[in-house]
Amino acid sequence: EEEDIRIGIIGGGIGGTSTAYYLKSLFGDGCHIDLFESERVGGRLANINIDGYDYEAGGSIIHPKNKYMVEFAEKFGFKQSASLDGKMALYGPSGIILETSSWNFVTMAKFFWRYGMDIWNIGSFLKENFLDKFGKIYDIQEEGLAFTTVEDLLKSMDESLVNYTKISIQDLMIEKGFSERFINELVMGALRTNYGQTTNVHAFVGAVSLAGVEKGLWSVKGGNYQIPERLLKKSGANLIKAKVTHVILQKESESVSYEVQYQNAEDGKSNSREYDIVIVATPLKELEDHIKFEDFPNPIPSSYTDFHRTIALFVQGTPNYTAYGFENAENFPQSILTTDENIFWNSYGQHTPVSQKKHLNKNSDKDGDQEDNTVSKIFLNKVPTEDQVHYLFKSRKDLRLVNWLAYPEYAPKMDLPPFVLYDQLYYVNAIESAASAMEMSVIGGRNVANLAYNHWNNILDKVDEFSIKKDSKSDKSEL
Ligand SMILES: CC(C)=CCC/C(C)=C/CC/C(C)=C/CSC[C@H](N)C(=O)O
Repeated sequence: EEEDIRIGIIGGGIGGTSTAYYLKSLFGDGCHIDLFESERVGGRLANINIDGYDYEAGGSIIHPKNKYMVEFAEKFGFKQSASLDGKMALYGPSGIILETSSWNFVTMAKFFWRYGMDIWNIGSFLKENFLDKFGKIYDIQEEGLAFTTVEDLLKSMDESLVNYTKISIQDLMIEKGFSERFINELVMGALRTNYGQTTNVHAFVGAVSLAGVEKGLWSVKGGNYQIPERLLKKSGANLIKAKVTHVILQKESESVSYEVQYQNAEDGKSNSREYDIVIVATPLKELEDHIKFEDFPNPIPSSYTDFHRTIALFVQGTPNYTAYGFENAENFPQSILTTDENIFWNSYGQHTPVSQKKHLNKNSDKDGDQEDNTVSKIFLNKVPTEDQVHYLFKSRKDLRLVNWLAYPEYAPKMDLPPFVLYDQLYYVNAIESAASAMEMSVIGGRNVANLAYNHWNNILDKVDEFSIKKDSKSDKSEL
């Protein structure tokens, strides 16, 4: 009888759990998967509880055309909670640049007055140059094709998308005829909110960031973390609550396997297991302090790119409206995007609990102040000082900081890490160098699952090939 293929996955986020899910659908019952996660599964997508209500802690949102996330939500019976299409304002060094109105035609007129035809052209620019090309990845992955590098994965969608990683979004948009004002204000505002960075990022992530301010964005009602939880369950993988400390290469003549040593999260005891395939599904940067790759002929880099630190500051209390360019609560918008690097906060958002559609508090007192129960989320690049918090909020009942190395520091021509670190050792988070978003993690996860399956079964005409060959053997089974 054939023995099960043993697979170890390091990381229980959306990347790791979706890899487990796709591996199970490819290998079927012939594989045993262990998934190592010392914290909660879907950790980065976890909620934060303030005053008895859960709020989304990260900035993760889903685009209506993100096929995988939409399908998962449908399959698992989750409802979508639409992001509030409330009022939005742009804030620059001299104060408010523009505010939207509750009348759509007034908003459009204001945008048109300030940005001219750019405001119409941005939709078709995104669709024709990016989204339509990007959408090809879904058929490619369905056919079982897989790529060893991020460059080739992007090239499979369209050659131009590889070039987008080599030019800044600013330069690409100037080339396409957009005005500096539009780029410096709207494109910059979106980037500071979504990635805490500027229009000097490469154009691929710049385009994803623009898609991240389109209409119709949503998140999972009750919290996005539920998707990784369900993916893990559906995959049948065994969850090991532990921190991996060593991945040791064991090479015997032609065959490769790995010893994974780990420390249990609960009792601190050390243990080890053997695997045929190991998949790293956490940024290497995050593992660098506690994981060692041993006995490899060449060292495995501790990271390929620098990571950007983002701070989400949650405050339950009354915003200091004047700090954001408003006199009082009246007309105060639900979201404010900033357009300048010298502004110490990146964006402001008024938040609703993950299970509720409406704002908890829209009541104003006699001075026009909103009640203290309002929960606001401010994104910053640095932990704010007490003075800065006082400047942003008149009063507060609660304050929380979520501080994490959120995504790579993006730049044109940055290193794009490989999906293959060594034989049978894969790296899902390589995809983040193109862009970090939940849908991107699933694409990275499915690529690595296809890659591991094709390598294991010697289906090499489905690796780094750009066209689909009809007679390739494939024996996938849907979960
Ligand atoms: C619409 C298609 C087929 C592809 C677009 C590419 C893509 C991955 C869009 C996602 C847009 C989005 C929701 C971006 C959010 S920005 C990242 C955010 N900070 C996060 O962590 O999710």
